[in-house]
Amino acid sequence: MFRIFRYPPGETGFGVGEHTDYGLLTLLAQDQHGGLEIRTPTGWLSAPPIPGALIVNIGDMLDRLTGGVWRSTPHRVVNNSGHERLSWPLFFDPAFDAVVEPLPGFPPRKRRPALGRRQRPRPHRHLQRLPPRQGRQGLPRPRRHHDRIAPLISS
Ligand SMILES: O=C(O)CCC(=O)C(=O)O
Ligand SMILES: [Fe+2]
Repeated sequence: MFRIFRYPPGETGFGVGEHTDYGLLTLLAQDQHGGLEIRTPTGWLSAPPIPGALIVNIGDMLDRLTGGVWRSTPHRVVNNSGHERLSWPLFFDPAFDAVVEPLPGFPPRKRRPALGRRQRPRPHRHLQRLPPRQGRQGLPRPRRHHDRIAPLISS
């Protein structure tokens, strides 16, 4: 699945909150404004744009295929550049009904602890149902990862 994301300028907070990608691999191109951050065992690391380079994110399914030897990378985006930011992720995901088990030669179970501070599994945001425009009793709906960025195309 290929998507284009637009992060408006002047946003406070995270354009995309901390998450891991669901699939096998994500190839990510980002424009010159930066904002992508990667969680490492020693803290958040910024992944500034390098002209001509793509970011490769390991997703949860590759983590699982390798028994946790290759870890899915927690990451987030904060666009405090003052400019509109564009990014172009290409997600390589298995079919939703694919059975994904560790490959021969890899540990049968995922090793713990995880890099991130996820304590319980969450459905991937692409699989979560979109919330209603307005919350119950007219309360504003809670902010979600991709609320404030507009997918320009998605195929
Ligand atoms: O916009 C970005 O740089 C990253 C987006 C992202 O992490 C995602 O869509 O999974
Ligand atoms: Fe991501």
